[in-house]
Amino acid sequence: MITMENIIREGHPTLRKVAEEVTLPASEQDKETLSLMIDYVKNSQDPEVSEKYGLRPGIGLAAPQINVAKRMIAIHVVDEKGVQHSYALFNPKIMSHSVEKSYLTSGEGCLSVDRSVPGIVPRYARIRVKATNLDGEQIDIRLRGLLAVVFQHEIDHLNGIMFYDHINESNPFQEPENAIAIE
Ligand SMILES: OCN(O)CCCc1ccccc1
Ligand code: NI
Repeated sequence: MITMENIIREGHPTLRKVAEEVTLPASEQDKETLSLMIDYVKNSQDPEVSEKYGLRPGIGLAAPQINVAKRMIAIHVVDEKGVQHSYALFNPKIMSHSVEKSYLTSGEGCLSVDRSVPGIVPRYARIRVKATNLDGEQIDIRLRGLLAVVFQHEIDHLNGIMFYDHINESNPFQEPENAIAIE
């Protein structure tokens, strides 16, 4: 299983690399890695398991964070209605996005960043994503709200981008114009 020991931290060069496309159909090894990634994300949100193994809770994980420079992401979010949204994806690609922006009022964090970096992280409010899931099926989804934010955070990792790269240095809490605040 993946634990915090497997998660590399800022300063490690892999976090600043552009990850390689996964050759499809995915190899057994790539499928095993992605399966372990979604397990981590789910385990990290389980109070008992996360406590037992010292897992820092995360709503997503990107392969570069476990030092695998491949385009794989895992996301598990329980929305405000209690609905679970789970994605284990190869080669996710943002096909289009809104002009309108959104941001989490609480800011963002990262399992690879062992410090708090306060500030507003502007994201596209709505995105359309194409990818291939763990079962080898192509998906084409439209996202908004927290899910859209998490997908952008994870896809950024595949391009060597950290959430704080988006924070306005001179005024970290400057609200982007024409943006939706997500509580
Ligand atoms: O890359 C995943 N990760 O570092 C865990 C935290 C993910 C995350 C946290 C806040 C807003 C969006 C995404
Ligand atoms: Ni992160």
